[in-house]
Parts: sequence; C-alpha cells; structure tokens
Amino acid sequence: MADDLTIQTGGKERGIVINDDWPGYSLELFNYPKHYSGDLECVYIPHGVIMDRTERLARNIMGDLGDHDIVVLCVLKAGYQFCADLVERIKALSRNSDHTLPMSVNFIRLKSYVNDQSTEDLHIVGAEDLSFLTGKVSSPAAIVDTGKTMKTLLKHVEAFRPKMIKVAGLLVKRVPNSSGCLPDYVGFEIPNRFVVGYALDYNEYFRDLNHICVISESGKLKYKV
Ligand SMILES: O=P(O)(O)OC[C@H]1O[C@H](OP(=O)(O)OP(=O)(O)O)[C@H](O)[C@@H]1O
Repeated sequence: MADDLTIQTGGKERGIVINDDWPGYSLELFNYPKHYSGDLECVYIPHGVIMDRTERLARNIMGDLGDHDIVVLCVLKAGYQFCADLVERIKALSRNSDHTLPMSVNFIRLKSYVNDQSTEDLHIVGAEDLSFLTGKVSSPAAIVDTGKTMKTLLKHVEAFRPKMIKVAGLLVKRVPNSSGCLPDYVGFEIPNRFVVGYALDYNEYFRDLNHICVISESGKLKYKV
C-alpha cells in the first residue's frame, strides 16, 4: 500500500503515503452496499485502516493540545464522519489517561465541487459568526485537494483571532495545482484520483459507503449532473 510510513516534510507530517501505482483492493474482498455495484473501481483505503490511523491522529492531537480547552470546528459535509470518529477517539483517550482534552464541537460548511471538478465558486454556507472561537481550534476536514477550501477556511477563522488553529485532514491529495496549504495532522497522502466514501461524495452520492474507494467511469456517468 505504501512504501514509507510517516515522513516529515517542512516540519509537517505527510501521514501514510500511498504511491501512484497503488491499485487498491479488489471489491470482491470487502462488503459494500449493493446499490453501488458497478459504480466503483476498487477499495482504496479500507474502513478499518481509516479507523486505526484516526486513533493515532487522536493521540498526536492529545499530545500536542492535551489539558487545554479546544473548539472542534467540523468542516461539512465531507468532514462529518472523520470529525465524529476523531472526537470519539480523543474522548476515549481522555477517559483512559491522566491527560484530558475538554472539547466543544461546532460546524462550518464550505462547498466548491461539481462532478469531479473543484470550482472557483467556493462559498461558506450557514452560520458565519465564529466569535466563539477565542481559544484553541482544531478543525477536522475530510480531504485537502487543491487546498482552496482550507485556505478560505483559515482566512475566515483567523479573522476571529483564536489563540491557535490546528487543521486535521484525513486525506491530502498530490495535485499539480496545490495551493501549498497543508494540514497540521494528515491521515493519508494520496495520488490524484477521485475517491469517494467515508462521507466523501460525488454529487452527494457515496457518503453512505464505509471504505474510501475509487469511483469507476460508469459511476461518474451515472451520477453526473
Ligand atoms: O482542497 P479543495 O480543492 O478546496 O477541495 C477539498 C474540499 O472539497 C470537498 O468539498 P465539497 O465542495 O465537495 O463539499 P462537501 O464537503 O459538502 O462534499 C471536500 O469536502 C473538501 O472540503
């Protein structure tokens, strides 16, 4: 799956690096909803691996931010599953160690994708008043692709002058048009392939899939708008 595990670049960890030639696992090896048969090419990152990596990210966050109050700002929609699982694991660590991390959870929605393309039309949907962000903020997002969403998010959040902002991204994609904006905590660095599942969508489909999978060409055609 990956040749080298955690690697440091410019002080930031790249997470589990998945190489360009990673073919994924055959769909036959896993369970997935029948309504998506024919729509997927392979299982790219199985759900269990996502869970194990998230557990480690929770430990890293706890180590860096433990014993301080934090506001978790979940980036919707795709970030909801990662945020929920990350918070769950931080809660478990808080229960089982001498260190603790009191958290409150809030939500923000940013939208830019249509079909498999990131559009220029990036907007924040819903509550924009983040005046409650005075302390330390940890923001879990599902995927950083070009980084435009993360850049916009950081600009918006910084305007409310929080003491510290840390971004956790489950996936970072290797794309040629990257803004260079990288999360502080990264689950996986992946090739430039359009992945769905674990709340990542293609025109709102596939959020109800546990594994992260590569969508097939026929899947793209079927759900195109
Ligand atoms: O790095 P970028 O190129 O900006 O892309 C990453 C963003 O794109 C997706 O959001 P999308 O607009 O599809 O909305 P969603 O989260 O509601 O699915 C994803 O959830 C990230 O937030």
